[in-house]
Amino acid sequence: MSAAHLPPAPGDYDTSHSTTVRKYNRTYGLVPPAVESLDVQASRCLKQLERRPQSIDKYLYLSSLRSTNVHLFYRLVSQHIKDMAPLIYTPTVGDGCLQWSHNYVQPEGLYISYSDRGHIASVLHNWPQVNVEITVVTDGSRILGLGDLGINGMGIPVGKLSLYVACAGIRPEATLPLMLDLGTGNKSLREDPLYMGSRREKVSAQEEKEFLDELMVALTEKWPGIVIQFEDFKNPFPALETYGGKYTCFNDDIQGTGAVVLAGIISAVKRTGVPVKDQRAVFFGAGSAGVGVAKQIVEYFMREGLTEDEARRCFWLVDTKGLVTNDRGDKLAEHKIYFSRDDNAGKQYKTLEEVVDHVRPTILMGLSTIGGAFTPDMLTKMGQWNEHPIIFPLSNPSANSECTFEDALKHTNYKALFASGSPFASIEHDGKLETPGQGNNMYVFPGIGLGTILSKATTITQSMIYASATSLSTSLHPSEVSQGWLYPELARIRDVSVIVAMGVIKAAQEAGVDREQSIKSMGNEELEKWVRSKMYDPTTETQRVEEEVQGLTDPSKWGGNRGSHL
Ligand SMILES: NC(=O)C1=CN([C@@H]2O[C@H](COP(=O)(O)OP(=O)(O)OC[C@H]3O[C@@H](n4cnc5c(N)ncnc54)[C@H](OP(=O)(O)O)[C@@H]3O)[C@@H](O)[C@H]2O)C=CC1
Ligand SMILES: CC(=O)C(=O)O
Ligand SMILES: [Mg+2]
Repeated sequence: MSAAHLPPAPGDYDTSHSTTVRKYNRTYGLVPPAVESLDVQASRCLKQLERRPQSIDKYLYLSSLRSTNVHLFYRLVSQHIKDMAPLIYTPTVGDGCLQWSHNYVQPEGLYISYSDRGHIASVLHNWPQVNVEITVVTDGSRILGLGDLGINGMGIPVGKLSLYVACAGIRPEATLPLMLDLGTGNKSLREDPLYMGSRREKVSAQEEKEFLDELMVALTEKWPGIVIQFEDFKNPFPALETYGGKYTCFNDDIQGTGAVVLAGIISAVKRTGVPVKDQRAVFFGAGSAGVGVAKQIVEYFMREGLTEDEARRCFWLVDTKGLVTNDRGDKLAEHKIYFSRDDNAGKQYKTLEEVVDHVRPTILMGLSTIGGAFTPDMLTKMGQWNEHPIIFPLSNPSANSECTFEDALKHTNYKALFASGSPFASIEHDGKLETPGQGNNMYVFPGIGLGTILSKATTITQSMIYASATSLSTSLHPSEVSQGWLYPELARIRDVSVIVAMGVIKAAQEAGVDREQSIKSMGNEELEKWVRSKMYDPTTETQRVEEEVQGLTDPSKWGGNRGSHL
């Protein structure tokens, strides 16, 4: 709701507002006269979506709705999250990014270019919102499994923050989608006349580091306590190392993905009945997500009784050169060294197929960006070797998934415990509906952000990330567990985010990084009520604004008729 002296804000054009509110907001006459129920508004939006057969057109319609009628957008998304998430997030956001500069209509976030260095603070001052609590920042250099998309990657911060609002009740105006325009290694983009970023080669790692140093200071000076989520950087390890213990920040691809996959693995490992010491995990992909996930699972295996060395040795990581080994002959990137094998007796395994045959894994994890990499032959063997093979093709968007749900089931005789990064449809088999899990960090990052904001944590500790995973793994209803699900029903995501946020808050308190004194002594029930009371709820927003305006326009409360403009 805008103050009386300000021009109307996007939320003010909501047709659910009463005449009184419209007059107060000065939108009276600017929107059609009918005062509409939330259901009528939603049914119009659903009809508009139905009329658009292509997902990308639905994505564009929803983007424009978010810009012009923000609360209606979030009502629609929250109430239909299962249908809307694939449109505003993966897989459709992948096309949204690929076509970003071609489809551009309206500003949806903040762009800061390399040429702005030295003046980053003044660019931040142009952001129209005063109280920003969270930002998702990317340089666009590894967008999903689609490679370097430069500033076209803006769809990712926009999409992730939309999920923060819809799934965890962060207020829309407290979110900042942030794109760092640091050049792109993508030549075809640089040559595209419609590309809207700087047409320069990507800056060097050192130049990017200096830029990020300035950005981190500027962000926290302008919005003290802001939560900073790093997303889809090609090599995000140095930034996490540098800023992790110093700022309230985390890396979603390393830590958020690690947590969400750990939650699924905890449930899956229990289902297999195979003790953790006998688990053998082949990871296709040894990048930020691969290594991040493997490290989280190492911590779980250690909590289950293995030594660190025993836990580490349960993992075989595969990259473009094959199995990561000490004697492969290339200089290993720093982040791969921890998992590098020394038990290969001088033999190098060049392909995933060779590694799978060599290891005979219980777990096959895909974080490689390579669609279809889990071949029918590999899946068949996984089914032969294991009573319940764990198969997680996690690369996004859908076309980059290492296998489909149908293939994983079909080739393992319907025994696979499955989760993918992007959604797949359920499949009917033998009169039973088989439902795939979605191992996507969207199940944890909203709760990590909410818990961090509410506890006013100064940093995001490893224990907070781990707590997000264990909280998620305990959030399944008994009916979901009995159906063999690894993740809870997406429609319950707001409740799940509350559970995750509470776990994060308690871990922050245990680590002593929290600053919110008023909740320190709260028990579970009281804390849950408090967390819920802090969440933005688009379905009660109309009523909240109504009451606020009533309060402002009621002369007995205010002492004047300031709200009436007619
Ligand atoms: N489900 C989820 O929630 C998430 C999914 N992801 C997905 O995971 C994927 C990877 O992300 P991320 O780890 O950040 O990306 P990175 O670029 O950091 O890592 C990709 C890894 O895959 C390897 N790789 C790429 N191509 C091949 C190939 N042809 N053969 C063998 N290995 C290959 C790379 O090898 P090399 O090191 O030699 O270059 C690298 O180790 C993306 O598709 C992303 O969408 C990411 C985060 C969350
Ligand atoms: C989901 C996500 O963060 C990714 O694919 O990069
Ligand atoms: Mg990501």
